[in-house]
Amino acid sequence: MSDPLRIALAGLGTVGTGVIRLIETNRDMIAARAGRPIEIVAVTARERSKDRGVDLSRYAWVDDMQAMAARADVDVVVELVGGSDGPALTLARSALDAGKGLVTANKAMVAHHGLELAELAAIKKSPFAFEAAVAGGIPVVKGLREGTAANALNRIYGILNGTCNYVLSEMERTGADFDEMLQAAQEKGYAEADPAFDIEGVDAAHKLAILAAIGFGTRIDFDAVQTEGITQVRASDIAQADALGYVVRLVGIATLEDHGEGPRLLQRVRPCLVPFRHPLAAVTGPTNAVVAEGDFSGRLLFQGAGAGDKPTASAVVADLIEIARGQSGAPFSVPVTALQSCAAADPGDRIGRDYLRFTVADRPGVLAEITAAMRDAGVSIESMIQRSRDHDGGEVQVAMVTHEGPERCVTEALSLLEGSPSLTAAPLVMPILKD
Ligand SMILES: NC(=O)C1=CN([C@@H]2O[C@H](COP(=O)(O)OP(=O)(O)OC[C@H]3O[C@@H](n4cnc5c(N)ncnc54)[C@H](O)[C@@H]3O)[C@@H](O)[C@H]2O)C=CC1
Ligand SMILES: N[C@@H](CC=O)C(=O)O
Ligand code: NA
Repeated sequence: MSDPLRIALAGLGTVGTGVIRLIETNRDMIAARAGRPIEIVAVTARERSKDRGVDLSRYAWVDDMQAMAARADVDVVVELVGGSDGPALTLARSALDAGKGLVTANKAMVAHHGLELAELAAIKKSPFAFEAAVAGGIPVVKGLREGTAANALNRIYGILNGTCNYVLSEMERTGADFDEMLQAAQEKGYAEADPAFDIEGVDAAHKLAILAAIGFGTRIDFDAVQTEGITQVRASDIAQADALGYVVRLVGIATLEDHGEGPRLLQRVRPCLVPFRHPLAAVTGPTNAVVAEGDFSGRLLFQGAGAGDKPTASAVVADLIEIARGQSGAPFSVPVTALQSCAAADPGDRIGRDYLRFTVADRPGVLAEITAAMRDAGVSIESMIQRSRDHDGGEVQVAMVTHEGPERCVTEALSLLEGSPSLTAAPLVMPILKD
């Protein structure tokens, strides 16, 4: 058997310890499939003495994380520290600079600096891989880069954050409140170090920006992702959605359209109403699912565990096996220098249906005021629910679903209502996912 692929592991948290367990558990099988052993040479984390339930005695402990990149006995640095900048980015740059391969699960870093790192990797002819960064254990980076390579894709969308999906689907299943479910997701190791990245939609936006680049061959443009999280979603929205035939899911959607002015890219992460019959409605817990629509492949659904130690380690080690085989190609579907810049689409052009929830003062004339704003903005209402059991302290909740129309009309209706004393809280708008 050939020489081992020698790796240095930075970060020994949920994913890092998962990688150690996987490499130790499936050692012989991995070596057989990779054509050579994969050996951990050196490890680093913040605290050396912490009990992680894994035996680190066989590996060199490195106090200075940045020193890993300079080690002559290392072929690939595996960055599992996290954070878009800071020590993770410094390590990634210096590893590639030193001619090492780089494997990372760090979607924040790839979304912000993936192009720079890919350019450096190309110059150095070093492998750079990040399967674990998008949808954890689901091989969707590989799936889009290779499996759909012959297709023009025009829409990629899905459930990209395990924490939010766990919170929403558990609220739906148990009726428990948001904070309780978020804490459970944190305890299970799904959440980011700062869970605000999860619940505010930023983590899903990182992943969407990466997927769009791979699927469409466009430059990663994280700043163009319009992002809204799930913090405004109430248990009563979930109940109302259910009564109307929908579940609530945080969905990232990227579309590439050309209406004669050149291609326009729309990237959005928002809580959406998903019809019961749609495959994404059945996706619960920390599961992720990505739908890609190809002109020849048709609709493809990639589904599986999007977070957690084992599935994420599975994706990290898959990248290492590919590198050990010498098969790790460009990280995108085209060389990084061939990725196209693409202008952002106007979200107002979106034609669709929306769920709108208003929290209003319980007094005569309020409903008329809302429906007048809808009428004046050209929004047609399909159905409406006023929840009397939410009647509380002189407030009532009104939910409506619109007929299909341009999104700019809904935006206009909300701007007509802005500042109205009848509204006691900011309205919530959730698009209804199209089949
Ligand atoms: N937890 C999950 O399910 C998934 C996580 N990821 C990504 O994987 C990466 C790691 O995530 P987790 O393992 O969950 O994080 P974690 O917080 O459990 O572990 C981070 C590790 O990095 C170490 N570390 C942090 N700052 C350091 C520093 N300055 N110097 C040395 N060591 C430092 C910590 O000591 C810890 O061992 C992140 O980029 C995350 O976004 C990706 C997919 C799924
Ligand atoms: N915090 C992330 C972890 C995986 O990427 C999530 O909840 O999906
Ligand atoms: Na993946």
